[in-house]
Amino acid sequence: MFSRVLKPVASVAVQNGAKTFSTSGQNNYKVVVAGAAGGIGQPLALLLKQNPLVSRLACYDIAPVTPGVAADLSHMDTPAKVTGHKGPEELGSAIENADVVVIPAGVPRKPGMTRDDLFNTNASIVRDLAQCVASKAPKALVAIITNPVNSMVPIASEVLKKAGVYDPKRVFGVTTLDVVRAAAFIGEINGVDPRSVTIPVIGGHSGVTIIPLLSQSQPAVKLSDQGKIQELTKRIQEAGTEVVKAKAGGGSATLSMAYAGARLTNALLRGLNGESNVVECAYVKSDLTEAAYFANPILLGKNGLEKNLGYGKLNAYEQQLLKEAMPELLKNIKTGEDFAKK
Ligand SMILES: NC(=O)c1ccc[n+]([C@@H]2O[C@H](COP(=O)([O-])OP(=O)(O)OC[C@H]3O[C@@H](n4cnc5c(N)ncnc54)[C@H](O)[C@@H]3O)[C@@H](O)[C@H]2O)c1
Ligand SMILES: O=C(O)C[C@H](O)C(=O)O
Repeated sequence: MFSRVLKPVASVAVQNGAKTFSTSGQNNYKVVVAGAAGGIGQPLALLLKQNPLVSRLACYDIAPVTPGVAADLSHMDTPAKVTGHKGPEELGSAIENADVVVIPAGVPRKPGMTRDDLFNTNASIVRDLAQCVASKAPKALVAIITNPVNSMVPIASEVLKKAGVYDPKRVFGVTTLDVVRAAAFIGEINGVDPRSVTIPVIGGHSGVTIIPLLSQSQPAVKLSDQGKIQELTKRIQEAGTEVVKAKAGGGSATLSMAYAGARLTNALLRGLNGESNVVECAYVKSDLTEAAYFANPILLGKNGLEKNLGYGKLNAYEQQLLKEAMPELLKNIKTGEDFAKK
């Protein structure tokens, strides 16, 4: 059911030693990575440079190395044309005419911190980037990786609302890493290729708000007792912290996040390109629960979110997880909205 990164969308033919890409779809999208010089941004840009749907890749960051990152990527023999944009004065040219803006800009956690501890620094970064999207690419699909995702999506949404260009079908919080992790862990438990595992993860992207629906895993998770199911649930919820601890002050997940971010971006592009049945989990504007934003499987299309697919039937344990998540999710959303309304 879920789409996967770099699913072949255009055939590559070799003619006289030169690679040419078929033009069955539009294959001609501008993608911006805002935060492109960072731990996530660089490998994410590396993966996107290889995506045949991307014709222009704009790398934006405030770091001095940004033009160098773009120059480096531009030597890859894939068609996407790479541009580098450093600092706020070059933000407009990065964002202008974008089809998709992916945002991994902002600070990551260190051991002992929660994602909410990043709010004060990251809120204004996401607000400013969203303001630029509103003026330079109001129709772009915006995918927010920056933490805390649960609060950053409401901020960007409120900024776009204030500017009169908000379309709830075009703003996505990136929760793909939770899905990727759940599939990786289940693949290991079941002794199968993790790419054959389909598992929805719903709610939000922090601690108790991450709700893996293990009862809906395909194939079924090979765990005999409820204690083991609870252990696996906890591991998926705390997987980000597992990486933060292992990196011992050197940041949080970057490589698996770049993979997950490239997968979601590819799905957004495939939807824009008119492909049908493109489904991913993402944190979007929602009326499924009392939370104004909620993650679950969505169908993607030419205008972004085509259809919210809901989350199906929860078992008693998953219903309890949802109940526990709700106060935290509501608090995170309010924090974001209050900041943006100030
Ligand atoms: N959604 C998820 O699943 C997920 C997973 C991992 C990390 N994250 C989050 O992603 C964010 C980035 O993580 P990282 O490891 O890449 O951090 P990093 O510090 O390695 O990189 C962040 C980059 O953002 C840039 N930046 C800072 N302010 C900016 C601005 N105003 N405009 C443009 N760029 C700016 C920095 O210069 C840096 O290059 C963090 O908030 C982290 O918590 C989210
Ligand atoms: O854990 C973090 O702080 C980064 C990210 O949200 C993750 O889940 O890896």
